[in-house]
Amino acid sequence: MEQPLPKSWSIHTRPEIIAKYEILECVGSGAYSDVYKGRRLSDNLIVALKEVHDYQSAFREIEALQILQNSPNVVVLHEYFWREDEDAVLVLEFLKTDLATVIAESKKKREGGGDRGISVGEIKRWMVQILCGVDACHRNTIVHRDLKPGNLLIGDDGVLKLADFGQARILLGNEFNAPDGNSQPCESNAPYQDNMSEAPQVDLEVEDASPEGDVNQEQGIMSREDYFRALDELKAKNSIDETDKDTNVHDGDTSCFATCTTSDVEDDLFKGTYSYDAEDGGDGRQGALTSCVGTRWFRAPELLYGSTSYGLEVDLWSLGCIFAELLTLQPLFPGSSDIDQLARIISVLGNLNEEVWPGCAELPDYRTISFNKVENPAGLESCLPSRSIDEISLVKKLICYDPAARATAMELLQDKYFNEEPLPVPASELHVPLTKSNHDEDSHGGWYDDMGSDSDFDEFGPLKATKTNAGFSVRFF
Ligand SMILES: Nc1ncnc2c1ncn2[C@@H]1O[C@H](COP(=O)(O)OP(=O)(O)OP(=O)(O)O)[C@@H](O)[C@H]1O
Repeated sequence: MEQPLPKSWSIHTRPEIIAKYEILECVGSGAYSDVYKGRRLSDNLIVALKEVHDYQSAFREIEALQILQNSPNVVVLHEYFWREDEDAVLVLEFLKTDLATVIAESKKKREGGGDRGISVGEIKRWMVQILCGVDACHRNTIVHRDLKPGNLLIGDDGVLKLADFGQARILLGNEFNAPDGNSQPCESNAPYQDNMSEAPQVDLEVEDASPEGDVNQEQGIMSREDYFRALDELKAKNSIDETDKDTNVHDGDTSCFATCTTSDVEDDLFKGTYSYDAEDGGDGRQGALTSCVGTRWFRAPELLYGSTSYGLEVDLWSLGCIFAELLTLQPLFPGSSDIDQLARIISVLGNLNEEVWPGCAELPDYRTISFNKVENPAGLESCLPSRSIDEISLVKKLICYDPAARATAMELLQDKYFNEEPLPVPASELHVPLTKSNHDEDSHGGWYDDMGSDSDFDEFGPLKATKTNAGFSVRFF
């Protein structure tokens, strides 16, 4: 028997929502949102009601999901409510668990003396589904910017879906060239559809989306053109320009090395926790992006060095981190601060210089902090012990400094790894956890207990950080 629910949640004060949905329980909270499990009264469909407290985050999530509605590996947006001066509420398909839970449970089993972890056939099916979702985004020039296991939700049927598009951006004018536009590598369980040519037709309930704010738009089918018109009007009304305005960053998890001052860096080095205000691209260019996106462990080096003109490739780096974690059940680069994050990457890949990435010296923060020469970088092989050459090579195609050298999602889908024995298992045969674990990657003592260290550089032995004219110099001994 279910407990009576507190009626104090703000979602209960929304008559238009409780007229259509029964709120069952609160299933999670993110930096910008509260998510509830609900039941649609008309047909008992179980849904997730995501109340988004940040205007820009809501805007981005709706905008991206509208475009991606025909993608089998992207969460379904049933409808949304957005009334003037109120938080947006997105009605999403309910997905009971996520990839972070799959990894955490497999790790627990392995540590308990059970099996070796996730079988290769299962790993391949999870990877194929993630790649199909990312490929759908990138074909539509949508960069997700916060790919991580906790944002890859999974249904009872083993189908994995990309979620949490609150940081997504549509990169206008970005040419995307699929190597083979006709190929459909996502067979059986994750049928691939190229939705580039289709104007998505979706059910919407836009309330007071017009600038006048007093006429309810009728619920019904809205064309893509109408949708963008409504969004443009909303945009104009709220004076959102094309430059990122991610100014309300709360914690180290989404912290931003790119915008910190030298004193912030000092704090960062020695305390390991801090709070920065992120700022715009700062160079006055229209369309400049903020480097302060994503969750640190999955953040590409160009973002850590403050790039404001990055592309879809930041997602590909995150993918590499996720794949490595699926293979080892350990986070690849669990940095405790942004500098620690860079230090971990450098200790594995070697120093970032013009040789490995021509043009890297132009990165805004490249000269702010210099790392001493790492004579013998550990190499990605050392992070993937007892994995096959093909698996290591797959991760290497994503975890490389030069963004242009990273393989696209479509290229990876065509990789021989996915067509060789053991083949990806059908999604229906995947081990799907019954619930979602409460993980918080950055909270030491939580999910990643054994990785948690309050010191930035424990993993690297003694270090010496000195202040230089340009910023900081970090030396490992
Ligand atoms: N469709 C869904 N079905 C079930 N649970 C969901 C769904 N969408 C989100 N959740 C859960 O709600 C919580 C917050 O969701 P989400 O990560 O999307 O919010 P956010 O504010 O954007 O978070 P973040 O801080 O990671 O950016 C997470 O635990 C997530 O698993």
